Amino acid sequence: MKVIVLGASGYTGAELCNLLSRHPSMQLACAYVSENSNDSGKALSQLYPQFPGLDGVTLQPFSLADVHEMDGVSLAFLATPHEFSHDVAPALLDAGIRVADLSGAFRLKDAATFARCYGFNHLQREELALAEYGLVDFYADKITRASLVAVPGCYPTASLLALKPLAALLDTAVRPVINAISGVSGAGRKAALNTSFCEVGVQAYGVLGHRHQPEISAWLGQDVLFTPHLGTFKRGILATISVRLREEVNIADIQHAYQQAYVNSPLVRVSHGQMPRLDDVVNTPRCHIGWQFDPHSGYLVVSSAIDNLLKGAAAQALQNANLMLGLEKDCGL
Ligand SMILES: NC(=O)C1=CN([C@@H]2O[C@H](COP(=O)(O)OP(=O)(O)OC[C@H]3O[C@@H](n4cnc5c(N)ncnc54)[C@H](OP(=O)(O)O)[C@@H]3O)[C@@H](O)[C@H]2O)C=CC1
Ligand SMILES: CC(=O)N[C@@H](CCC(=O)OP(=O)(O)O)C(=O)O
Repeated sequence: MKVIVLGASGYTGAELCNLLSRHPSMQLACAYVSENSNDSGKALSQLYPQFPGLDGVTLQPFSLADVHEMDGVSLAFLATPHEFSHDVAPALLDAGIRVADLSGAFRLKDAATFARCYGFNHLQREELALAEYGLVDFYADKITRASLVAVPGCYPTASLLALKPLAALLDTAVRPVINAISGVSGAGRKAALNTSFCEVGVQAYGVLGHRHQPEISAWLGQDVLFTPHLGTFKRGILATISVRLREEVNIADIQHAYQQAYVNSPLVRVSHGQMPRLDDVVNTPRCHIGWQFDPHSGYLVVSSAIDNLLKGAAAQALQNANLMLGLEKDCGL
């Protein structure tokens, strides 16, 4: 099956092209950058020599007119800025091409919250309404039938995988408190002062205002407090979360909830007691979760580790595409 990647020169786009280069049933038909990109015409392996599978992939400039000449393309991955995904998704859908969007353009159903978080008005209300949220370990059935999938953000992926199994056990009077740290690749490839080598220091940012707070709250069904931190490492996200559980909940209930949630998710590993380490998941599509519970106070601390560029972006996008194209969720991973 032929697929295309837009934003192929970026961190998540290149990871996707690398995964596609060894996928048994998908073929990368074209790797695009923006129309006036400095990288247009370059070999992708020149930008990412670490990926041997990218030899022979040349970056092409994308223009909207190309959409009507994409014969036989089944699906497009958008590893592009939010505003670009918002603008281009309808044209791809009109041409009969299914879309897995890695940006935040279609993740929030509430347009007012979207405008506040993303700084522009959502004009594609129809597509926003039909988009499915691509948290594959929870919404596989809906994703299988979807034409447009909003792949979750990296922090929401780590946080929701830890929290969603506990949703029915939470003491809803106490907001879950999420503290998470991310590698600098979370900010993308484009140079910026705050992510340059000499400027980066471990620090909280986006306090009480990060766009992932409403995303996590919406898809958990419970308001959360979310504080991201920038780390002095390249990739990986560790989210450590404190929650209070209802009075009657015991350890067996928690074990059962996690077992039930991930019975069909071999790439998600849950441990009672062993807290996850970033090093064990970086460069893998896996999520490692560890938790401990204090029955006297009712508080539970759960920690979740992923690679932000893989389970937090490219690998989860591929899992979505697998489901959309009728393949096994973890095919090619
Ligand atoms: N980095 C991460 O950990 C995660 C990122 N995401 C989301 O995935 C998307 C991609 O992120 P990431 O790979 O980090 O970003 P990068 O900045 O690394 O790459 C962005 C890509 O989009 C292209 N691009 C930029 N502007 C435009 C435009 N106007 N039109 C078309 N293409 C454009 C860039 O190439 P060029 O400018 O040369 O055209 C590049 O290929 C973003 O929406 C991001 O929010 C989601 C989860 C995790
Ligand atoms: C370290 C860093 O800057 N991380 C990014 C999150 C990356 C990501 O998943 O975000 P979206 O897909 O929602 O853009 C940030 O905080 O904006």
